[in-house]
Amino acid sequence: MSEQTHAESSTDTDVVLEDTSNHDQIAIETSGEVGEVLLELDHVTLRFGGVVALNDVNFQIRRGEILGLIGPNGAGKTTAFNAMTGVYTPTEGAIRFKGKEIAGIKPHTINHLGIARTFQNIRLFPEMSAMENVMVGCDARHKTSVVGVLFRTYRVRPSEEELPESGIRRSLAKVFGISRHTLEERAGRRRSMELLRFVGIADRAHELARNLPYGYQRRLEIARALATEPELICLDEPAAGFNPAEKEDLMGLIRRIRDLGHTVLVIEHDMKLVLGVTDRIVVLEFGQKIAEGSPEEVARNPKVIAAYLGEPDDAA
Ligand SMILES: Nc1ncnc2c1ncn2[C@@H]1O[C@H](COP(=O)(O)OP(=O)(O)OP(=O)(O)O)[C@@H](O)[C@H]1O
Repeated sequence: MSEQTHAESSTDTDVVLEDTSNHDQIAIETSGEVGEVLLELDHVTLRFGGVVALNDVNFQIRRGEILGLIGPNGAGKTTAFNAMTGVYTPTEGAIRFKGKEIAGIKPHTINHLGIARTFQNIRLFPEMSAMENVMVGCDARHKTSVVGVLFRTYRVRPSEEELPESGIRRSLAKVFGISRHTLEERAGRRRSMELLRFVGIADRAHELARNLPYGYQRRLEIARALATEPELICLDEPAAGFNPAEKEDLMGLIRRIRDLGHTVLVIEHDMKLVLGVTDRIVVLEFGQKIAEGSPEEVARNPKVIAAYLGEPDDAA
């Protein structure tokens, strides 16, 4: 879908981004130091038959940063995303996440290791509510097995806050414990609602995803990705189709996502947004890295300017 079509479909979105003051429930625990290498592409080449989509590409994503991946159409940005998230296996080279080789590993395993993504073309479960879409993400983190869910076999002693407020259920829970699945499900519900609030769409939590306005769907995708508690979240053109006010809100949201403890990688054509929100930028052209640096360095790099002069629509 073109940017124009997105824009038309988002005019009636009426999106309100709320900020919640207490993010304890959705902040993530990270194991490493801010600034250390989190993900690394090491001489990655990826060919599709005769097309070299990535040609000997090297770059690193550091923990705690917002990294922009930019380049004209066909530069290889989405292919790089797909290689990092297990959709494609590089023809040559290595991709390491927290020092572990992940090239060729299945997408759901990579997600479990701590990388989540959103898609250029929104991919939600249209017949599920917004809340349920996010709960699917939370479920991916649960420990209970299918047998445990069916028979509620694994029971745990609940904390005071987890006990039902009063009555026989409270007494029974004290004696027999509560199934871990039940506790996980309740925690998942609370967390999902908090995430919907965080991205600013809690007012329509119980509506089917397919009935949500475009701007809400885009934010719902982000909430669902965050629900898997990723250390690295990759956003593929999150501002596509947004009007200037929505883009401004999105920049705030991206910063707040980083403040929760996530590292953020963003592919985006909107240069104002990329220059305004990122700490560093990597530029690809024809599958090769042509520049890397701070937004200021990249913006005055002659190779980058030349690449974008060839693509006036994207440089806007
Ligand atoms: N599955 C595929 N099979 C064959 N060629 C592909 C495939 N995916 C991507 N390509 C080619 O690889 C090159 C890089 O494409 P890619 O989609 O990664 O670029 P991009 O920078 O994300 O572009 P855009 O900004 O338009 O989304 C292009 O020449 C594209 O046609």
